[in-house]
Amino acid sequence: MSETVVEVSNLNKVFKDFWGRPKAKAVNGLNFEIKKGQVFGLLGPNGSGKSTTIKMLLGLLFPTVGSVKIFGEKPSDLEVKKRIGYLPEETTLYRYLNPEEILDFYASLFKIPKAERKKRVDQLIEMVGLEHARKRPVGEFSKGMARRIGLAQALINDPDLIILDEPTSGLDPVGCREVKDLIRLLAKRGKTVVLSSHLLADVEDIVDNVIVMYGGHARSSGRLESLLQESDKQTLTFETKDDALVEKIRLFVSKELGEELEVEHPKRSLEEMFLQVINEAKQDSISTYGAEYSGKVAAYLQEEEVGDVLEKLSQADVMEDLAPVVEVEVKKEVLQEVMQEEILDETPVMSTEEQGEEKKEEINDKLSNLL
Ligand SMILES: Nc1ncnc2c1ncn2[C@@H]1O[C@H](COP(=O)(O)OP(=O)(O)OP(=O)(O)O)[C@@H](O)[C@H]1O
Repeated sequence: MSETVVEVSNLNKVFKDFWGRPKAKAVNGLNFEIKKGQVFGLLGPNGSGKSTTIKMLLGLLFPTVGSVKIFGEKPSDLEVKKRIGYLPEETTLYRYLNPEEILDFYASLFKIPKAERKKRVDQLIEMVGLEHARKRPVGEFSKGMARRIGLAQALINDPDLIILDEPTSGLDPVGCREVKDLIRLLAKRGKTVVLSSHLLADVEDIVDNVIVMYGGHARSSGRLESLLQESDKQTLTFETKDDALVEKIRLFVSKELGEELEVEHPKRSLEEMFLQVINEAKQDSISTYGAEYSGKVAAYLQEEEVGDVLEKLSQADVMEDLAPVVEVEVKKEVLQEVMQEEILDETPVMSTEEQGEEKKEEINDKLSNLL
């Protein structure tokens, strides 16, 4: 049985106004457990309580009611804090420092010895694809470049629990893929990852378990695979170039089921197409002042022996007993449906906005913007 890393019981957070009157009930009766090696997703639209929950996991906010245990202790415990890495929603960095200086500063806060510090800083900079910008002040960085340094900062102490608030926001598809691969690798090495996101397509292929939040409530939770499975439907897929065979099957389906068979040519995903275009640009030696896709992150992730950085990481037992990476074919529409169904079942307790049809339309609009 895997170790429980995070245990949340009846978690509530009410923000109060100057007079102590409840202003917003941001989190309402959350209960969940996260086991070692899991990638856990806190999903939900804007204002659903994800960041507030994360801040309570980190001990930055105190619950109004309920409790949080991290490694069996309170999050305010110093020993617990040493084992956590955190990427905040907004990457706030000292704008006149360069990546080397920033990472060295954070490493010194964790009292990492100087020689070890240098090694980790170098390898993390390489890992996030910013080697060529290591001497540039981060005030000049693009949003995605700043996000990469934020991620390196979150890993500087080789944490056992990594909490990432919107980890893919601001990243382009290549960066997004790399961060997702890194998260899976970390989980495989026995690290536990909690991430929040409203960009569902960005996280659906990496999370094991999710909570879908709305109005501070957990509206749905469990293994992503089972939440997305439509057990009352089946899909048949096969590839053929034989038009006569397709015609035969079409007639059969029409006769037997009275339904029209849909025949399509397989499509590449937009992500695949994008990655190919970028690779071609690289091969043509087109330069960029942005993050460089040197392939080093990919190489780093593929290596059997991960380098000195996150040394313990490579030594940690690979969690063979954990369920494998979710490989189900997940449809974005299905996840959207799950969210819609759960959200529309109940209006939020503290909502002062108009309810009914108008509210439904607003939520639908938001969701389609998000997806
Ligand atoms: N310090 C605060 N004071 C008062 N209300 C707050 C405070 N922080 C958050 N809230 C309220 O709590 C609710 C949940 O906010 P939270 O930031 O946790 O949502 P979120 O799901 O992270 O949203 P987003 O995806 O936009 O980051 C919102 O209604 C927000 O206005």
